[in-house]
Amino acid sequence: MAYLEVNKISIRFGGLTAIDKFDFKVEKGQIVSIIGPNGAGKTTVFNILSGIYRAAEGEITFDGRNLKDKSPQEIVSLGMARTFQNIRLFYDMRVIENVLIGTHIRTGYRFLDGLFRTKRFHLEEGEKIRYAADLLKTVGLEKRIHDYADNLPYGEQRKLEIARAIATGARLLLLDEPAAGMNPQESEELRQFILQLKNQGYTILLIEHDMNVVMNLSDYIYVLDYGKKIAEGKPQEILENQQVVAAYLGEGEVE
Ligand SMILES: Nc1ncnc2c1ncn2[C@@H]1O[C@H](COP(=O)(O)OP(=O)(O)OP(=O)(O)O)[C@@H](O)[C@H]1O
Repeated sequence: MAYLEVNKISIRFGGLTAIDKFDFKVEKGQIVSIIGPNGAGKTTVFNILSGIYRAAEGEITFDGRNLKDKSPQEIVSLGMARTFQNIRLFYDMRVIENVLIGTHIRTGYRFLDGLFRTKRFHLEEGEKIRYAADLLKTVGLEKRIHDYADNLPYGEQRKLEIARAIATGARLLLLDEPAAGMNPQESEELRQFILQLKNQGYTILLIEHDMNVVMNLSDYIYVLDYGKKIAEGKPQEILENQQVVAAYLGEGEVE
């Protein structure tokens, strides 16, 4: 069984079938992309995977567990975390505080430990601060640790959002259009960064419109159009697929 297996999921909003019997899988250590024109249903798939929406039909298995009826928080604690199309950070907090928020899902001390600031509380909080600082180093944000998130350039805010997802302990990262709004140099840096995450053992599910990022990064690609899967394959196969070219790739150039 694959690390993530999605079997014929569907969801409807009123009369609109936004996702129609979509199935796909992600093997451990892979970078898998979901592409498709605007409104194809990509973010809706992420919302279903992360427990924000419930699929009307179909099954999702992650790391051997069925995600049916799991809350967003339970799904994060099982090891799947996401970023958002529009970056969502705590802008009036410092970089390290944003990462610490990610670690809190793994809190082991109890409410009373926190209330009375027990030894256990201090030990665990100290460990988290060290962990967050190390994590910021591995994503190249060590110089920004005490800056306010609001003061970071766009590319670094994206990295910080990914670092916060990693801080939850997740091993599968769902990245929703991480290159959106980036110039070519920033998106190339992002591509390198995502590759580095893969080399560190993370599994990545990516939604992305930047075809240079998608084609040069993905092990496997699924193409959605009007909620239906119209193609799947390796980057070269997708580039040569006439249906995909007609539905989507004609919109932009691919190098
Ligand atoms: N909560 C909702 N209520 C009603 N319709 C919705 C809802 N969420 C998504 N939709 C509709 O479902 C369809 C798929 O939307 P979705 O945002 O998943 O597309 P997308 O592929 O991520 O698009 P984009 O590339 O523009 O981000 C759209 O027609 C959208 O309007």
